[in-house]
Amino acid sequence: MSSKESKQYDMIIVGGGTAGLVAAARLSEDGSKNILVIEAGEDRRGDPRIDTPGLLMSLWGDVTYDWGFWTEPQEYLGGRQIPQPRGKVLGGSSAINVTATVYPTKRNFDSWEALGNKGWSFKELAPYYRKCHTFYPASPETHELLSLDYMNPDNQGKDGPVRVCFPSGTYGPYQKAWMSAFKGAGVGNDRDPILGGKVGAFIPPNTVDPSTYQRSYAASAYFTPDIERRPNLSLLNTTFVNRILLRESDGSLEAYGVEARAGDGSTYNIYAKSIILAAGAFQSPLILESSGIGSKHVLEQHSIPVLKHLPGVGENLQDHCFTTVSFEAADGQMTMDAARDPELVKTLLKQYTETRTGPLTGVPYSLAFAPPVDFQGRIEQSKIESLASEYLVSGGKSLEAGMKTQYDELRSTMLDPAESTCWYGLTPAQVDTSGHRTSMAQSVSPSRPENYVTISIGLNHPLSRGHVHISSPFGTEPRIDPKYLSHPLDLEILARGVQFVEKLVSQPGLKQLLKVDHRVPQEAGSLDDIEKAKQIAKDRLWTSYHPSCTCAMMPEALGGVVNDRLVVHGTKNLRVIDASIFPMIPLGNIQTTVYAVAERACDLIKEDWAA
Ligand SMILES: Cc1cc2nc3c(=O)[nH]c(=O)nc-3n(C[C@H](O)[C@H](O)[C@H](O)COP(=O)(O)OP(=O)(O)OC[C@H]3O[C@@H](n4cnc5c(N)ncnc54)[C@H](O)[C@@H]3O)c2cc1C
Repeated sequence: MSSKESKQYDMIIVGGGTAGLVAAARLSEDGSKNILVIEAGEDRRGDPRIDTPGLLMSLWGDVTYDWGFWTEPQEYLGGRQIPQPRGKVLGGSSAINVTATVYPTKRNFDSWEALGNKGWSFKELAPYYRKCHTFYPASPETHELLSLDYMNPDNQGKDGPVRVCFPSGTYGPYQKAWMSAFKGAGVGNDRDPILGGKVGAFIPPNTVDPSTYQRSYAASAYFTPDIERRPNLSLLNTTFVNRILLRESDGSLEAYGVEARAGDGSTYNIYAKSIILAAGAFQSPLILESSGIGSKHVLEQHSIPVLKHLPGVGENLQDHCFTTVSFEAADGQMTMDAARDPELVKTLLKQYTETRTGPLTGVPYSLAFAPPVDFQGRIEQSKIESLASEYLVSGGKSLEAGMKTQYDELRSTMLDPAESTCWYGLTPAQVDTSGHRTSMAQSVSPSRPENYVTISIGLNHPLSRGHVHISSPFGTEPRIDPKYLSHPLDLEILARGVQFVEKLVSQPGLKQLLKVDHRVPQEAGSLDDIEKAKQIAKDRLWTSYHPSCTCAMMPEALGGVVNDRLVVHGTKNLRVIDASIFPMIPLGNIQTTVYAVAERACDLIKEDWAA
C-alpha cells in the first residue's frame, strides 16, 4: 500500500481548475483540515504561453493545454461539429480563456431562486463577485479612449486574488468606435456592469496582473507559493479520477474516496471524509456517471451498476452560442491579422518580454448586451410579445416541471425592456466560424490576405438544451450534444440580432474604420433579409466556450443534481461546485460567476464543518 493509499484526507477536490483551486485555497485556510487536489493536467505555472495574454490563441487545440473536445454532429446546423476547448492544466479553463471579466444581471439570480434555490439571490452573490478579484483602474488616457465613466472603482473588488485591469497597450480606434456605435444605434445605459443590469457597449477588463502584465488565473491567483506551502494542502497532478468510491449509509450514499489513474495507467484508491467535484461542465457529470450516479438508461448502456438513478446528470447543457460577420478593415487600419507576419510577432514578443508593453499585454475584446433588435434597431414591445407567444407558450403541456419554470423565467427576461437577449463582441481580427469541422486553430488563422474586424452575435439566454454523457466508463471522451438552435426561438432571436449589425456598421465612427461592403460571408451583404440572416446564424454558429448547467442546482423533482448547499441528491458528502451547477446560464462570459459560486460554496462548506 503506497502512502497515497494509506492516508485519509478530510476533503478531496477533483479537478484543479477554476473552481477547484478556489476551494483548495479557501478550505485549506482551516489548518485542521487536510485537503488534496487531484488534477488530470500538468502544473504549468510560469509557462510563458499561458502567462502572456496575447498568446492565448496558440493554446487552443494543443493537447498539452486543451482537452480538445468536439460536439456530436449538430442536427440543427446541417451536421456541423463544433470544437469544445477545455483547459487541461492546473488552473483549468482559466489558463486558456480570453480573460474577459463580465458580470451577470440581478434577474439571472432571481431565476436561480425561482428554481428552488434559497440563498442564491443577486444580493447574496454580489459580495463574492468582489471577493474573488482586485480591480486596477485604467490609466487616464485609456479611461478616456474607452469611455469608462460608467465604471466606478468603488464598486469593484479591492483585495481578491484575481487581478483585473485594462492593459493600455492593446486598445485603439475600434474599441472607441464600438462604444459610440451602440449609443448611436440607441442601445445602452450608463450602469456599471458589476451592479447587474448592463445594457449597451462596454469594454470588459482583462484578468491580467498589471504589475507583470501576465495572465491572472486560478493557478497564479489561488495557488500562490504561500498557499501551496500550507502543510495541510497537497496537489496530485497528471492524475485522472476514474470514479468516486461510494457506499450505502443510513439510506443514502456516502463518498469515502476516489479511484485515481496515474499517468502510467495504474489505478489506486485515495480515501477522504468528503469529496468535491470541480472537473467542469463536461467532466463532473461524467465522473458521476462512472460512479453509478445518473440516468438508469445511460448507466445501463455501459453496464455500470446504478447506485442512484438521477436523470438530471449531464442534462440541461447550456452554452451561449454565437455567429460571426467579418468586415475588411479600412485602408491603413491595423488589426490582429498583422500577426500573420512572423517577423512582427518576433518584434512584439521582444517588446513584451523586455518592457511588458504592447499588444501582447492583453486581449482587446469589446462587448455589448442588447435587448431584442433587428436591422432597424430595438424591436417594438408588441412584436417581442408576439414572438414570445408564438414560440414560448407559458405552461407548455409536454414540459417537465423544471423546464416549465425555466421557460417562464426566460419569457419574463425576454419581455423585460431592461434585460438583454443578445450579446455582441468585436474582435479586431478575422474569425472564420464556418465549415463542417473547423478547428479552433483554423478559426483564428488569418487565411485571407486582407485585415479584418469580426463582429460576433450571440445568445445571452438560450432556450435550447443539450446534454453530455459518457462514451465509456472512466473515459476521457464525453459525448457532447449541445443541440444548438434546437429551440426555434433561438434562431429567430439570433437572426434578428445578426440583422442589427447593419445598423451598427452604419454608425459614423465604425463606418469609417471598415469597408462596410467587403463582408464575410458574402450573404451578409443584405442583412435586412431575415432568411439570409438565419442561414448565416446556422452556417457560422460557434461556441462561446461557456458550457454549463449539467449538474444543475435544483430540487430533484425539477431534474436537479445538487441541492442548494451543492450536495448531490441522494448523497451525504459529495458536492459539485463548478460551472455545471448553474441551473440556468447567466448572461455574458461566465468565469466571474464560476469564481463567485466556488467562493460561496466554500463558505457553505465551512458552515457545514462548524455545525
Ligand atoms: C477558450 C475559452 C475561452 C474562454 N473565455 C472566457 C472569457 O474570456 N471570459 C470568461 O468569463 N469566461 C471565459 N471562458 C469560460 C471560463 O473560462 C470557464 O467557464 C471556467 O473557467 C470553467 O471553470 P470550471 O471550474 O467549471 O472548469 P475548469 O476550469 O475547466 O476546470 C476543470 C478542471 O478539472 C480537470 N479535470 C477534468 N476531469 C478530470 C478528472 N477526471 N480527473 C482530474 N481532473 C479532471 C481539468 O483538467 C480542469 O483543470 C472561456 C473558456 C474557454 C475554454
